[in-house]
Amino acid sequence: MSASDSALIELRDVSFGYDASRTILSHISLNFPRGKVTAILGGSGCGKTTLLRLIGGVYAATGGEVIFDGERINTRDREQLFRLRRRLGMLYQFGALFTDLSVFENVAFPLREQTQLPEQMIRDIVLMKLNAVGLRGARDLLPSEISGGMARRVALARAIALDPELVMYDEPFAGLDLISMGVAAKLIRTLNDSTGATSLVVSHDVPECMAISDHVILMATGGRVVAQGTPAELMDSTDPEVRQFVRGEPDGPVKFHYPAADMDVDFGVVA
Ligand SMILES: Nc1ncnc2c1ncn2[C@@H]1O[C@H](COP(=O)(O)OP(=O)(O)OP(=O)(O)O)[C@@H](O)[C@H]1O
Repeated sequence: MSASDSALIELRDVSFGYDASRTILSHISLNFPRGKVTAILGGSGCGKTTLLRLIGGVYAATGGEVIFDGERINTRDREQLFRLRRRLGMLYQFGALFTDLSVFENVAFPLREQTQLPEQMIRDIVLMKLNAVGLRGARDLLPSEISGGMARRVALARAIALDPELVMYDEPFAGLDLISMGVAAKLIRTLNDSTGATSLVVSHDVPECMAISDHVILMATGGRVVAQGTPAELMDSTDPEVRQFVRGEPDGPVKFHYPAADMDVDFGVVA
């Protein structure tokens, strides 16, 4: 297998807990293919963001290995972390722009922080990235002067400012209206294809992820991988847990009712 066919990120039997009393991820093995868009879907709290943190080297796996382009991530190796993070772009939940910096300066920020490029080149790169997200004309506005959907696109331009090989998106559609959601989704796909980057999208928005992903991983509470495959494979799955999630059915293996005493006990109905 050539390097270009192999996975950019590999998780080998990874387990993790923020403290010893509770396991968040349990023996997960996954591959994230190079140059593809992979969506990690799953309900709130199942450990999706945690997974991104392990890949970014923010936390160390308590068991197993996280491999980035053939290199095992060692969170104690600061030189390695610095080097790997240069190859990684991150779009955080809700974008998180610097409110006192213009759109232009927000995108320029990583370039100023992490490179020694001359001002003219920074300007060209920023305008190119803003153009890619359709906001070259909004360069002088402040975050308070643009819509939520536009802010998300600025954050996207910032995430790709350094031409990362891996872009991780944490809930890129949260809080957006349907049109902005569609725009953001299409942009993730277009940017992935035009830059040749590998993209990981963490979300619970099923239709958007199905529309733009090559590969979908479905996680459940307890950090378990329920299923993975192409969007079509997951949509056609007959597994009740997968069906419930991808079709948004209110009841199924994941119960609507929290476990409770029988109705007649609580309501005092005597047979
Ligand atoms: N820094 C932390 N310290 C301790 N526990 C944490 C920390 N971050 C997250 N958790 C817990 O870990 C579990 C998984 O959280 P995580 O944010 O990874 O889930 P998620 O699937 O991304 O959820 P959401 O979709 O709601 O963002 C949750 O129970 C959460 O409370």
